[in-house]
Amino acid sequence: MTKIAIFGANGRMGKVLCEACLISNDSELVAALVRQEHALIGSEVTHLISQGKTALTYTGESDLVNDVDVAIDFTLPLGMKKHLSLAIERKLPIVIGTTGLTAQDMAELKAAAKHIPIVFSRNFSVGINILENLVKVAAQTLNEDVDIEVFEAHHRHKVDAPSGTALMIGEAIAEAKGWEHEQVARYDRTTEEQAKAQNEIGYSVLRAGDIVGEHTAYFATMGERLELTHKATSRLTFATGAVRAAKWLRNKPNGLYDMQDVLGLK
Ligand SMILES: NC(=O)C1=CN([C@@H]2O[C@H](COP(=O)(O)OP(=O)(O)OC[C@H]3O[C@@H](n4cnc5c(N)ncnc54)[C@H](OP(=O)(O)O)[C@@H]3O)[C@@H](O)[C@H]2O)C=CC1
Ligand SMILES: O=C(O)C1=N[C@H](C(=O)O)C[C@H](O)C1
Repeated sequence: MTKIAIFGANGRMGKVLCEACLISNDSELVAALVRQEHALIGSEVTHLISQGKTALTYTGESDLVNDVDVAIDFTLPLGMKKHLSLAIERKLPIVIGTTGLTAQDMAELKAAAKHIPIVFSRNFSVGINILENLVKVAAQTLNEDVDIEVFEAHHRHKVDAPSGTALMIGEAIAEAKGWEHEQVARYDRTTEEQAKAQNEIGYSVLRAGDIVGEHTAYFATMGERLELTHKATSRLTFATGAVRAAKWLRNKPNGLYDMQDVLGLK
């Protein structure tokens, strides 16, 4: 039985993560953590989630109980950094799904992994992790003159763009091509009048309604076009993946792992 604490338990993903812990047979939700002084502290977790039975109440994040095996964080970069420090203080393995991290945040994550085991992934669905490998094959196999673009669509509340997953896909393509991602990434076509360059990965973003998460990598050349698409239709897909990662991470040595390690896809 893996005892799990969820940071940001009142968020869109936080609620579904609590649900995923309750549904899973061999995990136990032992702490649903919210910001210190949050109005929800003391109220029952079942107020916010649709499945599972628990007598658990929300607690402040600094009151993290000792009897926890793994923590999970899907919050925002500032919250993630605070939660990472708490995890280091308590020598607690942590699964992180927060996106919108800067290069500096990533460097801090790598440094933290010297002290505790961490799984970080910008997408915990199995499908996207398979797609990450498929785009590498496409990038290596298609003709040199192929045009590459990444499109993503998400719900109206999402704050970071392009999504972490879109960047993960673009970075995988760049790696397969032997390109430096930041030199070939094109985020905005409105500021310069310029045709598409050969060594370029263009990103486009849509924000609308309740779209859970859709990603397409386009590989287009003269006479053919390959489109590799993934559509998530439920947040439970990500949450189930994160709980799977938490169970896998328990008792692992310190280090920075990703969902490809968890799934044995490397
Ligand atoms: N890797 C993956 O597979 C996936 C990653 N994500 C990522 O997860 C993250 C959360 O998404 P979502 O649930 O939709 O977002 P929400 O806005 O619904 O939830 C954010 C949560 O983070 C908490 N939070 C924000 N800032 C802080 C802080 N400084 N200290 C403590 N808590 C904080 C919020 O608490 P409060 O309400 O008090 O502000 C809230 O509980 C995003 O980065 C998203 O991209 C989402 C889906 C899948
Ligand atoms: O914010 C979201 O909702 C999602 N965020 C992740 C991302 O930025 O890629 C993963 C997923 O697509 C949903």
